Amino acid sequence: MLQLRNLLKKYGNTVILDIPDLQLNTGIYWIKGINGAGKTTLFKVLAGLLPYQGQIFLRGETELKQALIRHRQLINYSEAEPLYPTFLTGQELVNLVAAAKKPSPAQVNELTERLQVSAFLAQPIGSYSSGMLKKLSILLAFLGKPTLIILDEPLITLDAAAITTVNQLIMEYYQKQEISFLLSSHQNFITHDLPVTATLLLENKTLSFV
Ligand SMILES: Nc1ncnc2c1ncn2[C@@H]1O[C@H](COP(=O)(O)OP(=O)(O)OP(=O)(O)O)[C@@H](O)[C@H]1O
Repeated sequence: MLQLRNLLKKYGNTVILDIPDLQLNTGIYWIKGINGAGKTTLFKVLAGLLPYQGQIFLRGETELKQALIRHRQLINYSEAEPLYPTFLTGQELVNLVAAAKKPSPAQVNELTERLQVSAFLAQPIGSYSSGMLKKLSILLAFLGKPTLIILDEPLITLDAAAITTVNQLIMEYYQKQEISFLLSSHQNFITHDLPVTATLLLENKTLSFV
């Protein structure tokens, strides 16, 4: 599903990621790492948001740098603490992302209903609580038919019902559509609710199976 070869990411002269070779089959992966280990940097690189050296292949297809637009359709990413334009309504943002990710109207309706966001989609995002913002960000990450969904700290600020819904959505999308997930969480309980395929540790700039 995903292959990294000689992946090198630096900020200035400081090396943050140095991953010689890593291959992930379809699955749900929990990425662990202490604060500052480089998880966000890795996710942004994979999502096509940061430049890097080396090669990233998705489904054995063209390398990410050679097909940025296609890869952005195949990798969806929800940031740990998303920042969106405050003047847009949630609905306007959903429409904007939907134009790129091309979900069916039925998928948008189902996600809206299950994540219980319809009550506030008409409000400007600047008025959202952190939990409302998180739900919107998770909804956007499920839109379309990606190969890989990256959810950075998907459970923070969510209430118990929303956590259950997110866990169910992850399992359904994986089991029914074979969509893979990279999840980052400092919370241990995720392993009790989700059949995590494997855990990877980001440490000393590299990513290894635990
Ligand atoms: N734009 C940037 N410029 C320079 N250094 C950066 C930049 N962004 C992150 N870093 C550095 O890169 C390293 C990895 O940061 P990153 O945010 O990827 O870690 P993380 O694993 O996501 O941490 P956390 O668990 O705290 O969210 C840190 O040392 C950080 O200071």
